[in-house]
Amino acid sequence: MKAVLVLNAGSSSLKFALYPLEASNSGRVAAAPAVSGQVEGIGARPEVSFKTATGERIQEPVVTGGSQAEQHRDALEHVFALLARHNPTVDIVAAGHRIVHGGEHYSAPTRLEESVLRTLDAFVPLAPLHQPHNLRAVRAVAGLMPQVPQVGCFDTAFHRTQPAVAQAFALPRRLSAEGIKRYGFHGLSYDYVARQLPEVVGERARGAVVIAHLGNGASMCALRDGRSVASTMGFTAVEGLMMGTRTGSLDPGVMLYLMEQKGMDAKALTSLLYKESGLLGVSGISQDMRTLLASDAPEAKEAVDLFCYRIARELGSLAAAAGGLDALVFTGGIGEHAAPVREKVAALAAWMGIEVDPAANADHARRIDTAASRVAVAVVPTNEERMIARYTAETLGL
Ligand SMILES: Nc1ncnc2c1ncn2[C@@H]1O[C@H](COP(=O)(O)OP(=O)(O)O)[C@@H](O)[C@H]1O
Ligand SMILES: CC(=O)OP(=O)(O)O
Ligand SMILES: [Mg+2]
Repeated sequence: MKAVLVLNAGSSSLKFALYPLEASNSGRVAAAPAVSGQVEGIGARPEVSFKTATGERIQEPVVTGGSQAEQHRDALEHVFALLARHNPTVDIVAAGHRIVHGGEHYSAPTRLEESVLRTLDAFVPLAPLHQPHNLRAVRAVAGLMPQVPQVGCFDTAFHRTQPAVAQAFALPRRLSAEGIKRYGFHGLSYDYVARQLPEVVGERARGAVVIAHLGNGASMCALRDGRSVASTMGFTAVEGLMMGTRTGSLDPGVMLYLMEQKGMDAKALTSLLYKESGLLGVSGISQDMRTLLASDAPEAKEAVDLFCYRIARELGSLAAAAGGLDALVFTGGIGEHAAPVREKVAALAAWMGIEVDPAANADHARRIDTAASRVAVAVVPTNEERMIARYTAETLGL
């Protein structure tokens, strides 16, 4: 069997899959992967879950060290070992990767040659939780299977359709001209969900839509006619919503204060903004939404409340950018599974004509709005891996 290997390194996860090529249909991959799995909990206690081609389920811890980088490296090696052990007959003919930052250079999936990788290395400081792990995976595959062509699929690409005004910071022109502007992320997820939407919300999919991708990283995107018109994430994946360990938008004056009054340097601020804040920092308990929802501690509730409040505020802002709101869509690990989060956001957004049906919400149904709701509310599981497989096959003409 010929297959495309897909690797999607997120901030707390490494998702992987083998998508068979459809022999009869050039440039197409099968709708479902032959095998798939993920390492979850990177940064805490990583565990791999894996579904083999025969349907066997494997769940085991990843033996690893302490730092996030070490954990990502060991997770990748563990995944390669599992794939080699369980799929010796699969012929990997291409590899597709999620690359979080493509900067101004890359607005479409691109074949990954060493020169391209060197350009992408320059974006590591703009996505410290992702880009190094994305690129490490590409180089690891190049080392293990040097003959296999690789394609990078960029989180930023989907947002390049945004109007200039949505991409601009109010900075002096010379800095904007250098590319210091808003890019937006989670584009593969938005791309996938937007393509599913007509089946879920009908004609409304072409109107004003807001998709909330709520995972360990979290962002929201406003769409019109299925295209991105605005997003909560900007130059880096730290802007916008509160996340697992990231602050989201923060008064820049706070950073100046911390530098001047507390002597914090770039390294200390990077750690604070990316790793010590968000759900983890506010709760003091965990970055994991499951743990917080199960906790009775008031700090856990405060963290969840702030998370939902920020989403509701951004929803108003994105509806303004989209010129209305026909549908609100939840996706990502939290968006797909955390009914209490969806319920809270819906309650805060009741003024917009949003009304969620409690039973449908508890069931994680595709449509969770009531008949009286002015806005369609949907839950659409994302599938970045499928998007990557498809783009990889298309780009290489397989
Ligand atoms: N059943 C669940 N209930 C609540 N939250 C969940 C559930 N399953 C996963 N999550 C949350 O989803 C988040 C991870 O989302 P995911 O999209 O997989 O992460 P990443 O951004 O690393 O790709 C974690 O905060 C996790 O707690
Ligand atoms: C861009 C980003 O934050 O990705 P993730 O949600 O996978 O961490
Ligand atoms: Mg993710």
